[in-house]
Amino acid sequence: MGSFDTLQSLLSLPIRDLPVEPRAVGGRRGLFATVDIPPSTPLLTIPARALLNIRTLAPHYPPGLNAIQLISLHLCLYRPVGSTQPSLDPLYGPYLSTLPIEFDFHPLTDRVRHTNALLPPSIARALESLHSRYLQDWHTIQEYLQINSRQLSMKPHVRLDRSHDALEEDFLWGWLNVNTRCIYHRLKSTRSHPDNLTLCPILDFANHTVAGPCMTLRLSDAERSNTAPIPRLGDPLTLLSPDTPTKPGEELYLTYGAHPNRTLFVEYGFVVAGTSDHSRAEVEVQDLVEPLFDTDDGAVKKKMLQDCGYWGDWTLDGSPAVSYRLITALRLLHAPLIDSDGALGRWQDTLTGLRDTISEANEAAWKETVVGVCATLVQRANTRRSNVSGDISILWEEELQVASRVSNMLN
Ligand SMILES: C[S@@+](CC[C@H](N)C(=O)[O-])C[C@H]1O[C@@H](n2cnc3c(N)ncnc32)[C@H](O)[C@@H]1O
Repeated sequence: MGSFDTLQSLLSLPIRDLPVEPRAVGGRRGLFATVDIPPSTPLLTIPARALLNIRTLAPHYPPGLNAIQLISLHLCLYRPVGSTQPSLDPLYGPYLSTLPIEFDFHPLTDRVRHTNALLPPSIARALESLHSRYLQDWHTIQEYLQINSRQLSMKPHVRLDRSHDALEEDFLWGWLNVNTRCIYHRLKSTRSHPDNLTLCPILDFANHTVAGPCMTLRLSDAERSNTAPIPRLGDPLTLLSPDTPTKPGEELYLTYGAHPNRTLFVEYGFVVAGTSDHSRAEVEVQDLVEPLFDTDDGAVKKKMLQDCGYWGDWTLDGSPAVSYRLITALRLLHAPLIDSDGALGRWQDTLTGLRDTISEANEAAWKETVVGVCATLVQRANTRRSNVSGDISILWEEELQVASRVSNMLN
């Protein structure tokens, strides 16, 4: 880790007087309290100019990139060389020097080893989807570098005359930093704009907690007024302590969202071992449900589900529950297409909320199908998890738990 103290110049903050500091404990870095901290106390405010986002970086680059691409490119161009050299970035060098040296723990870097055969199928598919997103961004960046190479090579300390592989390695490093360390930050006029994200020094040392006390961000002016920020570089970010007291030496967490291990593993490169909060555990079952539509009328039903937006993204969760999307798809699977008894009309009524169900028989049929899917999940997880260890074993364990809980609920 680059020296924490060097962030002082970037942040204009009395770093040593802050109530929190990043520490490496047992090979893992996190944010820790240095003093007693009362509940919901402002811990620090990071000025807008010290954040890396579309507003702060765009003035330094030719146009044409979205936030993820632009921040990743900036990190790529100024990645510190080796583990001891500081970043030569004249804008954010002290911050870039604190970023992880490698992402060898992340499944996107490691995807050759994590072959599809080892991972639960839905997780392999989610990883492929992340890989496609990465490849699209890398493709855009290559075109952008070609068009803008003259202008970019005039930037201080930028060397574009490197091998294609070296450049891609650094871009992947930048992209994974963005994927694992960015937080939501209101920079655009609409809340859902994909460029509403930022890297934030110090705050990005905070690890994720599933439950328990966690820090929050104070609502920014832009977010409060639901507009784009008025200041040119956007609003500053203020970090608040948890709503319970914190003792010196305690770790301070954020929550990255109520994510299942599938998302934590694929996006962030870690998993959380068994917790008592089963509702977070989730299995996506497209690989087992899609083949059920390989019937005479399956193609028509698939098209109907696609047309109304219910094809895929079918989940079971450990609360236990079957997702409404999956119930909707299975209700249609078990409804006759030759519609003498009006089942199709009643299925459509369930979509609009006019009816709760198609019929008792249809309810029993979809539930039986889910129990069958659960049995397959349990059997598969029991076989596969004995061949793997660590995070991947925990992923299979989550499938096993969710399937058992859902099956018990329906039986
Ligand atoms: C925003 S960073 C947090 C700081 C990070 N630990 C570091 O060393 O810089 C997010 C990364 O931290 C790690 N991480 C966060 N929460 C974790 C947790 N609960 N257990 C294990 N690793 C975690 C993951 O590698 C994740 O990609």
